[in-house]
Amino acid sequence: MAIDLHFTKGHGTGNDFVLFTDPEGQTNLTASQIAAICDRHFGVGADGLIRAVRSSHLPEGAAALAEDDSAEWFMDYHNSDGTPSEMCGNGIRVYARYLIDNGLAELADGDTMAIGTRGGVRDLQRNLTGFQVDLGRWALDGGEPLVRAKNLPVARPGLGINVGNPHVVVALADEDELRAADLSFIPHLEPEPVDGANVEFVLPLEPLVKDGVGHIRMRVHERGSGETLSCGTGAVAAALATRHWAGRGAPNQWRVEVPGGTLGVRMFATEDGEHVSLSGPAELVFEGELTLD
Ligand SMILES: N[C@@H](CCC[C@H](N)C(=O)O)C(=O)O
Repeated sequence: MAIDLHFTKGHGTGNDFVLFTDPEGQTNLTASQIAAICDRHFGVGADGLIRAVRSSHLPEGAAALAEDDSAEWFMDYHNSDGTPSEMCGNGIRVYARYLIDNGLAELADGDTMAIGTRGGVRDLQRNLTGFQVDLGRWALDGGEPLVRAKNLPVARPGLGINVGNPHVVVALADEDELRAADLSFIPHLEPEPVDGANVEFVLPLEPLVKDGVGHIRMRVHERGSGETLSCGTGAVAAALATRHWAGRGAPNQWRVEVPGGTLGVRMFATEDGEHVSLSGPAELVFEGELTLD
């Protein structure tokens, strides 16, 4: 049976998404249908797809993954190849904008909106750049796999970091290397993480810290989507890794340049350990209709 979808296209620093509303969770797309929608030549084209579904209408397993039912809306996120991911840092801001602009949620300045994800419930607030999301506790997780990428002269040890989804961050020597890396090929990790990983190639900028804010530039190869213009959770992982490498006295606030713009990252203490937040813009670009056969 054909499926008709009214969709919206949005992006956060060039990381783009197709969004649609399915409040009662009746439109469960297959991986190949998601890949067809995200295809840049034969579909709408996007790095990922976000289905807006009420948490109360999630299948039992997914509802348990959302930890609790405090979030009215769940972000059902899939990469462009149709694989699900636990979290998407740019996607969740764009999702908040989508819910608000479509009258599905309200968020006044200073208030907090809870959104369910496979990685847990996450809190968002408006800020000057767009939205800020608390990504919760992070973990040094995934070891230090050796990273090889096409056109990079040597293999380098990366640092595994989990911010809800898995990342491996590797520092490069200079701007030439950052430009030269050919990320149309999947970077090779040794050992290969069981669940795969998003891989960030990071260049600490000069000066690394100015007015108490750390400054880095990065490119990313996303698990399930390939090279993208930005990855919010990747920017967070890159800032955490750079702070780790910089050692004592490194700042808790970072500006991360990605090919699609700039993101902000902040680490802060809470009662249940250190949390990390991401801030940046969220834009809706156009709406349309599509039919899946
Ligand atoms: N672009 C996202 C991350 C999307 C998920 C990722 N590809 C994965 O599989 O974990 C972001 O902005 O965080």
